[in-house]
Amino acid sequence: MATFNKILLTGINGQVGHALYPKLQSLGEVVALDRSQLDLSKPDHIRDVVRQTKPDLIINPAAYTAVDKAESEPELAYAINGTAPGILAEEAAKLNALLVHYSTDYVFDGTKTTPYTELDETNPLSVYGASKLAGEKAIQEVGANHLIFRTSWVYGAYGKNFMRTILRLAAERDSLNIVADQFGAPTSTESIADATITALHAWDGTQRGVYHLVNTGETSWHGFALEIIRQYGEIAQKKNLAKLKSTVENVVGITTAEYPTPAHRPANSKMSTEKFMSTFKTELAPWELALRSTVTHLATFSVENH
Ligand SMILES: NC(=O)C1=CN([C@@H]2O[C@H](COP(=O)(O)OP(=O)(O)OC[C@H]3O[C@@H](n4cnc5c(N)ncnc54)[C@H](OP(=O)(O)O)[C@@H]3O)[C@@H](O)[C@H]2O)C=CC1
Ligand SMILES: Cc1cn([C@H]2C[C@H](O)[C@@H](COP(=O)(O)OP(=O)(O)O[C@H]3O[C@@H](C)C(=O)[C@@H](O)[C@H]3O)O2)c(=O)[nH]c1=O
Ligand SMILES: [Mg+2]
Repeated sequence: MATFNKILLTGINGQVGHALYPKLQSLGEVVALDRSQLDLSKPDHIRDVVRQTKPDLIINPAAYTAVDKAESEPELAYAINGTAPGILAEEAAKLNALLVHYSTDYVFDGTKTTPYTELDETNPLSVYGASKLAGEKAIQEVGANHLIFRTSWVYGAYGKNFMRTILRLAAERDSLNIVADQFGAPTSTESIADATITALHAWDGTQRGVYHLVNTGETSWHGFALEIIRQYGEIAQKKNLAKLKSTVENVVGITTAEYPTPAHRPANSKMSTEKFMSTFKTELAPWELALRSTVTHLATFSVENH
């Protein structure tokens, strides 16, 4: 079982960073930094911070994640998602540290009909996807010890995400229109954080590489929205919480063409988790189950705070 002395965690205020922080305490001393303490758009600053901290494990969930905005801000997206991971890898190599990095289903073009494996060809459709792919390649070129976890459709009780957007919109509006022809796997921040900890416990220096780390099963964004509203409705009824204005009957499935956005998104971003599960001898939960525990947490939390 691997042990670590000092863990440098980036993006502490992001969804995944926030979920990782408490769970990492069991592995070693955690130095958790936000954007003001470690700005990934500044290469020299990254080098200084890593050299001062001297970690033997670097975990990098920080990223430029505004998919549509990236289309008009490609330089910044590439600096944070493409260049910074390579610099972290160079510094990790000098310290003989392990770098854990996160990437995305948007590295694929979505033309495959079955789940993508780690051996499938990438072909990003968006600046965000291309910048994340550049980050993967930069890390691989350096040759430091690394684990790159490609995940998808990330949501949690904390932060900015599709689940929270849907719950907000469903509380405000009588009906919602949601894209029903893009398929993938919603993945909870808790599942990502737990799976990361499991992989780190199992790390023995031989498992370097790219892994698909998502909750199992698949749905469309429309299917995801329906399940969010259905599950929240159930819990809200039990706990006497305010009802949503939009119920499952008035969540309408639409096509991608009917919801124009600056960035193109893959029609299929299902990813096979076989490599992750067999390498790290663990299971990943079905997405509906992971959603259930997140929605339950959210409902409990909102009861405690009102
Ligand atoms: N969200 C999703 O649906 C998916 C995410 N991923 C990947 O998973 C990882 C985690 O994503 P997630 O937690 O959702 O992302 P979030 O957008 O929730 O968090 C990203 C964090 O990165 C920080 N950040 C942005 N720019 C900089 C910078 N210049 N320097 C330092 N920090 C910066 C943000 O800081 P601040 O809080 O100050 O804005 C934020 O805290 C990322 O690599 C992402 O690409 C993969 C698939 C799906
Ligand atoms: C809010 C809303 C979204 N949509 C659609 C737009 C889009 O196709 C889909 C999801 O919307 P989002 O804005 O959450 O999508 P997006 O920001 O593209 O989500 C992506 O984020 C990056 C960081 C990733 O890495 C991906 O895995 C993925 O999670 O739902 C609707 O159809 N109706 C709506 O009311
Ligand atoms: Mg988004």
